[in-house]
Amino acid sequence: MSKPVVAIVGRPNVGKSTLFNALAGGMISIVKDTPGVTRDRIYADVSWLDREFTLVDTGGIEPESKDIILSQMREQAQIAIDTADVILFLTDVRQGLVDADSKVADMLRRSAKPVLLVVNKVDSFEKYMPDVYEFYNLGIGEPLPVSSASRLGLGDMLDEVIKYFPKGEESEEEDERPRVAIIGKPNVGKSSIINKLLGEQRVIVSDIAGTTRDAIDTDIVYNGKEYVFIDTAGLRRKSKIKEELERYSIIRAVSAVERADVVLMVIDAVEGVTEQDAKIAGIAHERGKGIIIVVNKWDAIEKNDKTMREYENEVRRVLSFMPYAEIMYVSAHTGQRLIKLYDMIDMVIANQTMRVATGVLNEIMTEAVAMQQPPSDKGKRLKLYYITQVSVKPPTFVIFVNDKELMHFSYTRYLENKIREAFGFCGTSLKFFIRERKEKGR
Ligand SMILES: Nc1nc2c(ncn2[C@@H]2O[C@H](COP(=O)(O)OP(=O)(O)OP(=O)(O)O)[C@@H](O)[C@H]2O)c(=O)[nH]1
Ligand SMILES: Nc1nc2c(ncn2[C@@H]2O[C@H](COP(=O)(O)OP(=O)(O)OP(=O)(O)O)[C@@H](O)[C@H]2O)c(=O)[nH]1
Repeated sequence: MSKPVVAIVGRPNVGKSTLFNALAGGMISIVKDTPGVTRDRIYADVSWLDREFTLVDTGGIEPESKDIILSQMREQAQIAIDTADVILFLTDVRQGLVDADSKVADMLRRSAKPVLLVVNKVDSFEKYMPDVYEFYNLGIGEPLPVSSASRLGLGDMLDEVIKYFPKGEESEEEDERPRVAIIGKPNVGKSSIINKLLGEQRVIVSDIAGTTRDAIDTDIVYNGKEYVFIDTAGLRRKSKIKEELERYSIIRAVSAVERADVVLMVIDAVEGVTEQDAKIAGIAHERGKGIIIVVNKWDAIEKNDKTMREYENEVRRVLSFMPYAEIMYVSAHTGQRLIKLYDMIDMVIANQTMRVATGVLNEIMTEAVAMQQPPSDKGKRLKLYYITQVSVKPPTFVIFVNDKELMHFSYTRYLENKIREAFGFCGTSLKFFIRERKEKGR
């Protein structure tokens, strides 16, 4: 099920990072083999009561002048409007209301998105509440007082946030159409791919990075089957600041990935694969989505008989955390191999939702254990009792063992490889949970 996205918008220094950290706290998922993704804290998984959501911080750059602050806030707000399900508009009771707050509030009010007005740095309700009432003037509803630094009022705020989430049953679950997100750095050809698939120029394409407009979903029928493409190309802004553009492209990707079943991770063949590609791909990997690596602009590079192999090696090296993903070499310009994407998408979705019978899994495990002895420590050897698949999207397995501590990452990886040898599961990550059980499992 897709997770709602909650975005924090606010002027510099109102406490966005502090709020972000307070909410994300220990919940930030740390996936050690995914580079960069969790380091720069642009987004994090948060859960409150029984609801989970993805929190994004749209801000981060220190602007020099007032004009820049306002224009930058507008950009942030626009990003939030485009990508988030709920927007937290953060203000600062110590600084009080400023002009930029009102302008941004107007903009948020005109959007159809739910906005919560959060007033930060209310470290003492008694002392600051009178000042909080001033924020009613923004005309975007009741101000919610919080202190991010001392974690006051956050629970009440979160209660309000989750009220706006779709109820479990109302979500997109019933929509059977495959949802495909096209993600990647600016200018790699995301819109061009959609356009070519669509067979007509409906999205504006340009040579300048970040020129396509809002994210739009495009329905495409192929072979009598309907696919929904989630286009993340649209950075409205033409930012000159590289870091900012990268931040926004990551926020875009997060929001698109949440809504997708399968992700096309587009890489520019001319530029080659970079660390920024790894960061973006990591988002899809972390979230357990189906993934296809699409090397685009294949028409534009000079090739000999070794080129594809060299590319493959380089992609595998930089994206080493997702060896399960297939690589496709395409051209949005000539249309080369684009049609094959559909079969690949179908296959990846099938793999994401594949269930393996418990009996078969246990046969594989027994055989694997016989071939390679499980690790031991201080005279105690790991025993594996039982394995079963508990869910799909991504396929998730639980392994019951005598002692969790003995289950090395490398042994789990070994079992994963055995399962993949038997069933492929191409295009999807697999998740494993290790549980302890007292002797005599089966
Ligand atoms: N008293 C008080 N100070 C706070 C609170 N939350 C944040 N601050 C302080 O406000 C300052 C700015 O906090 P940040 O979280 O860096 O603000 P930001 O909005 O992320 O700032 P930018 O990165 O510039 O956009 C820091 O000195 C924080 O310690 C709070 O609840 N109470
Ligand atoms: N040679 C070649 N150029 C391509 C191909 N696909 C896209 N381009 C060019 O690459 C540039 C960027 O293409 P877009 O489709 O706008 O890229 P995007 O990823 O949507 O870009 P943003 O909107 O900035 O995120 C344009 O100049 C395209 O003409 C391709 O297959 N081959």
